[in-house]
Amino acid sequence: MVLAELGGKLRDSLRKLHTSSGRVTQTQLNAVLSDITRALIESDVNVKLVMTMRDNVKQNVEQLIEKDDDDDDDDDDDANEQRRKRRASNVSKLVQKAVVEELVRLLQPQRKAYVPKRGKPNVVLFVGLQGAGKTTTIAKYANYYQRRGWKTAMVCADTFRAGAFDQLKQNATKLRVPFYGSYTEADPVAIAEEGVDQFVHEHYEMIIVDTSGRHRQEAGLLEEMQEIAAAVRPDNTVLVMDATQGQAVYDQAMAFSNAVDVGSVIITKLDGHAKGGGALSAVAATESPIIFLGSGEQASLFSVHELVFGANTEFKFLGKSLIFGAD
Ligand SMILES: Nc1nc2c(ncn2[C@@H]2O[C@H](COP(=O)(O)OP(=O)(O)OP(=O)(O)O)[C@@H](O)[C@H]2O)c(=O)[nH]1
Repeated sequence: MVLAELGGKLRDSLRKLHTSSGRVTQTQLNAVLSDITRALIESDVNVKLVMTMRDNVKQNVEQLIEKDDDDDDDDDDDANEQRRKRRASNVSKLVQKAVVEELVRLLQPQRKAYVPKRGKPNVVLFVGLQGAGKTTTIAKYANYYQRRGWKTAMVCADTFRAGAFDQLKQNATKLRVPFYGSYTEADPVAIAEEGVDQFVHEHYEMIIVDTSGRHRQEAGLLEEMQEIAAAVRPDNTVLVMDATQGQAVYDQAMAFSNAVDVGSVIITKLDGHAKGGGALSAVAATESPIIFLGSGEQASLFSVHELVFGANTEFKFLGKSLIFGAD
């Protein structure tokens, strides 16, 4: 699906390094790197990240290729033909490996996804821009845990958008999940703290806190997130990102990541025209794994692997270990 197209393009590019002679020249490498660069940028992977990747690959393999070229010049002797071919083909594999490794390095989350623990309160704070899909995703997330037998509750600390509490309340009622919020209290920090305290006291295991958004990553929003985080001390802070934001995702993710301790990412709206590269950029910016992908307005969530990598493609391997930090 979403990233499969990008995966296909990357595989096609890498295949060009399998030449009949087995040799990889500087020109071929440049052409392959151009292909990969274009494919990544067209898929909305952050331009700066892509350029870093390209420069690193170049630096890592140039020496390899130059060595191969030198050796080749020396090996005029026909008797060395087989040996030369073997070595050349080895170089082609090493170049491929370098490209893949650089992609992995760039996109691999530094931290493991938070694993909620049974029998204790797990406070999960959702943050993100206005309209990213926090409230919708919270319903899906609550549904996911509730169905698996977790004692789940929701807190609405979004006092910014009129109707946010009603939206959460409606979802919670539909899912039969207890909720906490207020029509009169204007301080989101107070609501978050009181709601979380109440559910902790009542031994809820999964306490999900919704927060407000703004159209942009404004200082006021980020300060509010910091204050809420300080008040509820979340076990996990989930950044919800709208995949249709394309190249803007990286800067948004970076701003949130610098303000609060983002531990995981959920990407929404992958059912639309999003090309998916923004998701990869969010991983790079936050150094955090994507734990779920949202694709639709229904209250059900799919795991990333089921959703993105239905087919058993090479990119599945790439994606699993490099993008989503799966074991
Ligand atoms: N197509 C699609 N729409 C989605 C998805 N997730 C959320 N939406 C829609 O996006 C819009 C905004 O979603 P909300 O959940 O209200 O967003 P929010 O982040 O809570 O917004 P604020 O409370 O204003 O910060 C709604 O119309 C949702 O139905 C998704 O995965 N796919």
